[in-house]
Amino acid sequence: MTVRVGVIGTGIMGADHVRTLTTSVAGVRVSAISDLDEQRAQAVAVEVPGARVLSDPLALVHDAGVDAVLVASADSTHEELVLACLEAGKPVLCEKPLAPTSDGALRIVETEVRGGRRLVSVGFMRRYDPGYVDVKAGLRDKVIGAPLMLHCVHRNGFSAPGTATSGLITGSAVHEFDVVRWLLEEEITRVTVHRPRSSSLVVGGTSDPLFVLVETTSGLLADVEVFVNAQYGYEVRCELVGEYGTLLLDEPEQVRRRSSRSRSSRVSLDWRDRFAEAYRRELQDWVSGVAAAEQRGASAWDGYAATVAATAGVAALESAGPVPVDLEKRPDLYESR
Ligand SMILES: NC(=O)c1ccc[n+]([C@@H]2O[C@H](COP(=O)([O-])OP(=O)(O)OC[C@H]3O[C@@H](n4cnc5c(N)ncnc54)[C@H](O)[C@@H]3O)[C@@H](O)[C@H]2O)c1
Ligand SMILES: O[C@H]1[C@H](O)[C@@H](O)[C@H](O)[C@@H](O)[C@H]1O
Repeated sequence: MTVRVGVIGTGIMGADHVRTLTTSVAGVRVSAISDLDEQRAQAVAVEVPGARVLSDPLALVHDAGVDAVLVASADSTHEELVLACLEAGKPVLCEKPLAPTSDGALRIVETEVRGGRRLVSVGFMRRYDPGYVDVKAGLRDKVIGAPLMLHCVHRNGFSAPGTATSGLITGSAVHEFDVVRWLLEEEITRVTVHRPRSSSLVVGGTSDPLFVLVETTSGLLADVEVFVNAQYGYEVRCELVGEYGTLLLDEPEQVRRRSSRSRSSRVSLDWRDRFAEAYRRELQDWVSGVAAAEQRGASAWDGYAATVAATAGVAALESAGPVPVDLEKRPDLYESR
């Protein structure tokens, strides 16, 4: 079966996903493309034989030539588009965040539960990154014994113009919230955010970097540095500390150059560069899951839980102490991870 995918949003991420789907994923065809900026949609569509451009994203969702939908439009559009996919009974892979607010994400969960079938996947691609997968395997194999602490580093070279301080939590730290839940298989209970001295290179009153402390059900602690104007490049790292040792995820292995009495290696430009293989595996698994009528990857519940943690993180920006993360009871539909 060839899955016919409709893509909504062909900005940086959507265009990258279209390229990956058409060049590196089996069993799929991009059949329709929609973007508010029609020229942008056209520019992407000309590279994809047979892809139609539809100006109305909701028409794309209901189009008979679309079996499944990939949502890569602005965060504020995710809830409406995912709900439309559920209404149409079509599988959807929605880029993170599932919705900008906890209430919006919960509405998606409740609608999916009413339908009785898991159709929603959320683009937390780190679950497919070979490095993160190795860390999880190491933890499962008990090579470091019981986990105690997780140290995370999340750096972008530059943030998009106008990024507010809350954007560091909702746009960037939200990946770390998902990693904590997925890796440790525990829920997040509290989030605290500290604002270290801000970089003088950051304009407009945004606090950057942030230092985020995450607590989980069993008392594990994760610290997360989020620094989205680190200048030198894009870097994501983590180290899981256990009773007998640690699992350190650094930049992927690459050639280390020695010349002129110095050693050097390349730093990623951005997430597309660092996580290219994770996106490819995520998209392949999603497409294979659609063909097998199975939901794969992060679920709507995972998207909801990460959004609730991010909402607590945003509240924690204004509070001196930790902010609790209160989740609704997990519906039976999401019992298997
Ligand atoms: N998983 C990841 O690592 C990752 C990385 C980057 C971005 N993202 C997420 O992907 C999404 C897109 O991010 P981006 O960096 O490509 O942004 P972008 O601004 O480059 O692109 C967004 C596109 O969506 C279009 N759009 C906005 N509203 C629309 C609507 N109602 N219907 C159709 N098109 C609409 C815009 O015209 C634009 O072309 C965001 O939700 C972002 O958080 C995820
Ligand atoms: O939107 C991007 C994207 O989600 C990346 O994966 C993340 O590392 C960046 O910090 C964020 O700005």
